[in-house]
Amino acid sequence: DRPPGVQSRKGIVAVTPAYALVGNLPWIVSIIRQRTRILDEVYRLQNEQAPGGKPFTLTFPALGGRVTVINNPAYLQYIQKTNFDNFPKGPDQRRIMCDVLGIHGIFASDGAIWLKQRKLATHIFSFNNFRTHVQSTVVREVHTLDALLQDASHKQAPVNLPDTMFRFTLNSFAWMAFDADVDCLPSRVEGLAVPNEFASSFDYAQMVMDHRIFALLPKWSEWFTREGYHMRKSLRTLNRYCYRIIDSRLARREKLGAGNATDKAGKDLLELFMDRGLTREELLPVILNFLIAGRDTTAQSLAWLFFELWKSPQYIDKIRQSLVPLLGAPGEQRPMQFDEIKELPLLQACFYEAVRLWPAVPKNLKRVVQDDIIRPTGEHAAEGLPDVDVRGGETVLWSDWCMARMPEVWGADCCEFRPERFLETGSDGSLRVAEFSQFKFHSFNAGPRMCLGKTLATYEGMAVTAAILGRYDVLFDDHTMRTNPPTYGDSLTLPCSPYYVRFRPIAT
Ligand code: HEM
Repeated sequence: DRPPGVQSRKGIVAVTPAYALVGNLPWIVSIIRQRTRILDEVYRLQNEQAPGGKPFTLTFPALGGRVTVINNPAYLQYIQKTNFDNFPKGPDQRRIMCDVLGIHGIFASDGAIWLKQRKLATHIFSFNNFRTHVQSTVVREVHTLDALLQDASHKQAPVNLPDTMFRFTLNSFAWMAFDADVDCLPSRVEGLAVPNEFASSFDYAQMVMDHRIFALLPKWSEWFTREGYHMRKSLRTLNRYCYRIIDSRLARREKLGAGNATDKAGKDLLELFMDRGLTREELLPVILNFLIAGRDTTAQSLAWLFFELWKSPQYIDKIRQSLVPLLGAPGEQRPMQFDEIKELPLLQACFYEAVRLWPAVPKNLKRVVQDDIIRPTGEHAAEGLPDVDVRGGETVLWSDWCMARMPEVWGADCCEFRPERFLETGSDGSLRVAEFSQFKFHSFNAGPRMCLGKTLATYEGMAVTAAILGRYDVLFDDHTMRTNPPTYGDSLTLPCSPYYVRFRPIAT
């Protein structure tokens, strides 16, 4: 029952219904019209049409398109390690991201351009930089957060938790990477009412980029749509904001000399890129690429973690108990230091379990350069998984969000928040965090393009959680959480919808 024009490939499920020439195009039309979220749809197709973690394809013959979904660590190992060069980001991703993140930014670029940026950026994550910039910034921002929560608890004011996490990570990352004060984490609760124009513009731009993945109309049609109008407005705000950061640094460099433009001991990210002679215009996408990496991912993970902790409050008590020997009595705890990551395995396991279930990059795609056979590779190559035949010019897609919910990958309890899966007992009887292969715990990506900020995110996420749980009771509005639970929005990343909590200092 294969419609004309849809080529069948051995072992790969072709999604139905598909029609002559247009293939699965009606599927796209229906998800756009019904506003169904792509992740939900991919998950539904995986379960209903390709159970057992099998690969499946969506075809669009008249458009020359074919997207093969490979939700399996064994396939990811092949495309991200074994034959990495044959699966670049490709022109489609650049088309989707170019006006926001630039075609030469680290997220959209490939080959030599990408490698040059990757090498340069790796410096910022070197150990010395961690000690000097990251820890001091996180500790200082944790103090501001504490002042804010004290004020909120004193005034019994509800606080939008996802928004506060965004403010924390944006403020911290701008300090760490650009030595810039973006002034969006207030120490008084009234400050939260001031909308953050940069954040809302950035969120809008990400939503539009996400819509472009399956857009039916060409990109130029955005000149005539409402969404396109708002996108251009958002871009102007983003550019203005970033140029302020760039121009103020350029002025300082001119006045004080290149080596003395910041008070920091080492060079920060902006300084490293400026030293390479990048122009003002070339620096713009650098800032936006790193802000998306440094702000959204960690903030979203924290918002999802607290949502999971609301559902499983037993872990709040356990985390608190584990903090006491290291950070002090409840209510009087000091901020966590970078070196202490390993000493708080339960807290790290809870953070990773939230990152597993709610991966900040929930879906991703790559372009196939030359015809290839994706062979199940490595420790996850289960019996019965077919080879996947792909042709040059096609697309492969996977979703870490779906994989987190697939028993073939994480076992029967895959959908549960169960931090214990990240814990093991060492030979000396101590608890430690279990290591999974990059391809299975894939939320931080894998292979040569693995996330550069994993350790930074882990420290920041743990330090914020410790600062909150060590000093405050978090009072969720159970009724609202049950009747209108937080959910994710359409975006390149996985934003959590707003939910409000109150804080009460732990009695000492
Ligand atoms: C829980 C937090 C985080 C998660 C889940 C996460 C996840 C990811 C993922 C999935 C990618 C691959 C994206 C792609 O290729 O399309 C990535 C890349 C990257 N991440 Fe993260 N990330 C996190 C935090 C951070 C932080 C705090 C930074 C700091 C700047 C960072 C920096 C980067 C960079 C620079 C890349 C690009 C790597 C490359 O293409 O070579 N990430 N991250």
